[in-house]
Amino acid sequence: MSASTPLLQGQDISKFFGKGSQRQLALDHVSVCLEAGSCLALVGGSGSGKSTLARVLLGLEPCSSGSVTYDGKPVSGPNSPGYRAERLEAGLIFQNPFASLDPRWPALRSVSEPLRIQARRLGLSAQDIRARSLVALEQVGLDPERFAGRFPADCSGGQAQRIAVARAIVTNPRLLVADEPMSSLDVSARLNLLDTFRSIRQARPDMALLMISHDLGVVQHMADRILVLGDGRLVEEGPTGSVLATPASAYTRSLIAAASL
Ligand SMILES: Nc1ncnc2c1ncn2[C@@H]1O[C@H](COP(=O)(O)OP(=O)(O)OP(=O)(O)O)[C@@H](O)[C@H]1O
Repeated sequence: MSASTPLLQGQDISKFFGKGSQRQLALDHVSVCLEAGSCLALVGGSGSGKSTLARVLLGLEPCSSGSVTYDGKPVSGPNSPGYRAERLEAGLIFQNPFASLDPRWPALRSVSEPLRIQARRLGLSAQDIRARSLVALEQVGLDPERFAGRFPADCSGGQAQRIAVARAIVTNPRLLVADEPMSSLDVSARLNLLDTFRSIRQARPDMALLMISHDLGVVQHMADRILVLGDGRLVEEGPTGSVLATPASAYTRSLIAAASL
């Protein structure tokens, strides 16, 4: 990848769901660009197309028209041979850690699973996997001695989400995608997780972060740029500070007013 090539780029993406009279436009000619080392937040009201855009960018969902490139190469659909390799490069974090973590597995097993899947390809021994997983737990602020053997049911929401973050970063991905990572947490757990994300970004300055969030307070503290979606259309896009301080559209102003920043 040359210095000027974005890590992830979507150009002129449209996406329809359904057929005939049920056909619905979920994304309408949206373009998006994510540079290595940067954090882009996708914001917008419910049903505005945030998750659909993220799924299309990850190659989890085909677009109806437009193109997506990762590292300058086309992102292919679920049936193509390149799909698996591309997905394995991204760490994914979801809204509810109790739904995304296997309740039967202690933290160390959950965190190590992505490495286990790739152990042969990466030439990792069981010892390597354990060591890297313990480091990932430490990086999210969980003492491995206390948490390695802990099951999700014995964790708070914030601790469980940090286990999910450790699992997402354990492969040292170039892209981290977080879909409403804080929305199931209370205020103090949110602040802790914000700190965790900050220290991960400092430790891994080349990693790009794509975040979907309703929460403009979180976005304000994490994102370098904001892309605002409304009804499947790109409403505005720009540096976080300027979009929040001087929003160009009434739609963005209403999102900010609702968030009472
Ligand atoms: N698999 C699907 N089949 C049909 N319609 C869908 C599908 N997925 C999403 N949609 C529709 O596409 C539009 C965008 O949905 P999407 O989930 O991307 O919005 P969102 O901004 O992520 O919403 P939320 O914040 O509520 O999660 C919505 O009208 C939704 O109903």
